[in-house]
Amino acid sequence: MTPTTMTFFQRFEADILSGKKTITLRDDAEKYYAPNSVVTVSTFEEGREFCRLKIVSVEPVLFDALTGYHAEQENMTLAELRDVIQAIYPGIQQLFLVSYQLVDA
Ligand SMILES: CC(=O)Nc1ccn([C@@H]2O[C@H](CO)[C@@H](O)[C@H]2O)c(=O)n1
Repeated sequence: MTPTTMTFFQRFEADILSGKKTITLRDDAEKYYAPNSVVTVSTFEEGREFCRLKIVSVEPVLFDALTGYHAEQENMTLAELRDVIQAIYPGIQQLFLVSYQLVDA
């Protein structure tokens, strides 16, 4: 089954809603999002729904291949992005880049 929900850490909510953060990098547990599907998004901490996102694409990318362009789409520097990913997924190499668009309410 294609997943219909996604969680984000609460601290990223404002960047998602303002359109400053347009991708997320996940591990292989979350590679099954289907392009053109719409997912309901909630905070990881409290499960509070805060938007819907349309999945644009899901592409494999290696941690070592991350660039400043990926970081820009996360509204971070590349060093910040690498630190965030290592904190969430220690030692990870294979990531999946999920790009999305905010769906109007
Ligand atoms: C809550 C949960 O289940 N998992 C994740 C996993 C990742 N992320 C964010 O995606 C980008 C790259 O990993 C960064 O912006 C991360 O902070 C997130 O918010 N929540």
